[in-house]
Amino acid sequence: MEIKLPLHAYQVHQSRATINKIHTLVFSISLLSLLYYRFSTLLQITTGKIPWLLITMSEFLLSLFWILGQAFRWRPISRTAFPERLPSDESLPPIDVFIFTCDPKKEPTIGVMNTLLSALCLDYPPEKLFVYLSDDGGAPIMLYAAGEAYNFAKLWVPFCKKYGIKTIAPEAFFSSLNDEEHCHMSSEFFENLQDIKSRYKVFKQLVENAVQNDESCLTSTRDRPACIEVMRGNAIDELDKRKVEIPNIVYVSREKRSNHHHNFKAGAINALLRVSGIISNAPYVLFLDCDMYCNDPASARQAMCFHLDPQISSSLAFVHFPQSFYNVSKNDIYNTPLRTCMKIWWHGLDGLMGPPITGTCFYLKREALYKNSAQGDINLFDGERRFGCSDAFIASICRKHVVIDKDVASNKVVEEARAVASSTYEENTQWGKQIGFLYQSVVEDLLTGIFLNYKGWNSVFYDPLRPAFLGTGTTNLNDTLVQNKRWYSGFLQICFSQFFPLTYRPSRVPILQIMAYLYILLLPFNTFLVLCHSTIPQLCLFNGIKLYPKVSDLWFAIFLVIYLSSLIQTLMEVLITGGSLKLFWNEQRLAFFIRSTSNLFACFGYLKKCIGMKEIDFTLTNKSSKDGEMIKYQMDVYDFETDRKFLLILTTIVSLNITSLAIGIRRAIMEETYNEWFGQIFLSLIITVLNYPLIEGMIIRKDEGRIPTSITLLSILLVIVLYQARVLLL
Ligand SMILES: O=c1ccn([C@@H]2O[C@H](COP(=O)(O)OP(=O)(O)O[C@H]3O[C@H](CO)[C@@H](O)[C@H](O)[C@H]3O)[C@@H](O)[C@H]2O)c(=O)[nH]1
Ligand SMILES: [Mn+2]
Repeated sequence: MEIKLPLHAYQVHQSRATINKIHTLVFSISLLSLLYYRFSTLLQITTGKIPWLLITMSEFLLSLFWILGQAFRWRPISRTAFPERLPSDESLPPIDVFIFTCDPKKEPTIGVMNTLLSALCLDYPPEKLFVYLSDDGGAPIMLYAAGEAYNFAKLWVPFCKKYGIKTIAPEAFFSSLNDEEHCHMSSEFFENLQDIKSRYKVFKQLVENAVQNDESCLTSTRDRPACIEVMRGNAIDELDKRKVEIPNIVYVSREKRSNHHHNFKAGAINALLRVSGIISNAPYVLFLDCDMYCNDPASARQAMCFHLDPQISSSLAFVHFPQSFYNVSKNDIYNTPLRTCMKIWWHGLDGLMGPPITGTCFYLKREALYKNSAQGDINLFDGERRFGCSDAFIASICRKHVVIDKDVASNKVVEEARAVASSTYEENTQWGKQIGFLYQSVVEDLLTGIFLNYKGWNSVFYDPLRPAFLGTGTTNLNDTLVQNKRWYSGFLQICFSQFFPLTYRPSRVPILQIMAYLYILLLPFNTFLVLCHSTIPQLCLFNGIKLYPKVSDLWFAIFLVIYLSSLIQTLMEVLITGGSLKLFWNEQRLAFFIRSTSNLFACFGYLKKCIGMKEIDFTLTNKSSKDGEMIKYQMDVYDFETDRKFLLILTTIVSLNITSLAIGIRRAIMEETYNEWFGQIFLSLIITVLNYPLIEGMIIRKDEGRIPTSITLLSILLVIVLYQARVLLL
């Protein structure tokens, strides 16, 4: 009897989980006693009730976050896949690849083409791959460049396949040529290399010239019809004169009308689901943002190891790979929140129901977006009201065996595809409400991921040694803060939607999974906590109100245990996932920046939306950097050319803490009361030290990335106002 070897395996990080559980126990007891101390003292004191109440609330919130966060630490796992055990190529299912782009100004065309070219090189039967480029900006240059990329692909794909190249995005490949990966190659390889290198240069030049000559077309008109172009054909391997098949490319730009809401990326995804449903209808879809190229051709087969395992496949919605970045520096000062998410949280959720979607780098089972996992066939009752009025599309969703139509480029197919990409197609349907990606939040990915869990779907997180995808991380402070602000606005939209996990069918999902979702979704409220801790104890130092127990007091030990042990836990997590002490410190600082600005303005933004002043927007992240930006970033120097409202908040906090530190020390010396003021002085000290780069930006730096003097002066003025207002806290 033939024994079938498993396609994948997993390992629970048992020792880490056990340590975490013991820690949780000790920590919870300390937290309870701290809260007891706070509440019992609050009832006794006569002066300073307001600051005591604020700080108690804030510590209560902190404890809540801490407890919710333990869900990520309960059962962390790691996985391995064995693609060599997959069945033969004939029995592999087709895959559609979706690449999203929407603005050639912020998303350099050549970068988008690199993502496209890398996807064409995936190690998968080429006739089973269809690569779709969704261009939400409808820029003519993008279509032109895709055509040129297709021509170049006819050389590039055979070259990569022949020599087993792993870095399949040309730009990254040519800039990593000295790496060990290629040192054992034959002399023939190096000859061909010269040729392909010059061909790439020509291709790049063509695209860049076109971009330059075409400035006016970069932003095309707001109103435009849908445009769909199928590019297909075979390549002749010029080296061996062999016929080589390469995957098809389909360029899609959906219809846009200024009187219609287009629902940002989620709208683009849903249009593409329908278009691809009509053209190729592969059962699995790889999602890629234009700034995330494939860095390992193996990912498609790796993902299939999970999707094709009969034991888990019936409820498996997607296999997620981490978002890693090729351009982040060792001590990364800007992207650490994603690091924590990919290295800690998602491994933790993988041990529960699986992580939610984080926008890009995942292989999704198409039908998960149309039905519950336990449901057999997709329910076609009332099909038109749910899926819209295209018969061809409705037929596609219940087609079991996908036969890719030989004539996909025929007028009839393209005509039908154009119809489902129209801006009115979704009117009076369930698209964006129950079907496809959901529209209620600008973080469509998280919302849809949570929704899939509620429909009984699981997911898998696979973090192979060689990053399967690499993207562009933010390299300046403004982009980071704006990007985070969008995410937090999106979280608030989910909190106040019908999908809030506590109230939306809570019985369908395990409690630990719900706790993890709550932790993420409530993150914007962190702003209260951070703003409270960085202003109230400081103002109380001016006032002479004591908020923490004496050092000699037993209660002080409780504070110390809580503070130190949570700090050590975070530090350990950074260290065991390959980070350094410096990275840990930078991470603390960035968290401070984000919580006091991005979170705060996300809350304001949401309030504005509620009173009807302004809708929440999908502000696109920049994928190109200014001159000198990279150098500064690599040297860990902050770029304070940042939105002034962000800067003002940060500088005011630092100025306040420096002042309270000075006044506190003076008070302690004069009154000989170190013992009593230690807590508050220490807090001011730690905030000042953590934010030292801000002080440097205000006082020492002279370059253009410094903090403008006007902001510094304004922040000092604000501190004076706060100082005068301190009596309000008495
Ligand atoms: O109206 C839009 C807006 C965006 N995009 C595309 O969506 C992708 C993500 O946009 P980006 O500005 O790069 O967002 P990030 O800040 O990197 O986004 C993260 O968070 C988003 C949710 O807020 C997810 O959609 C992303 O996949 C995830 O990487 C890009 O390819 C865009 O071209 C569109 O197609 N149409
Ligand atoms: Mn991005």
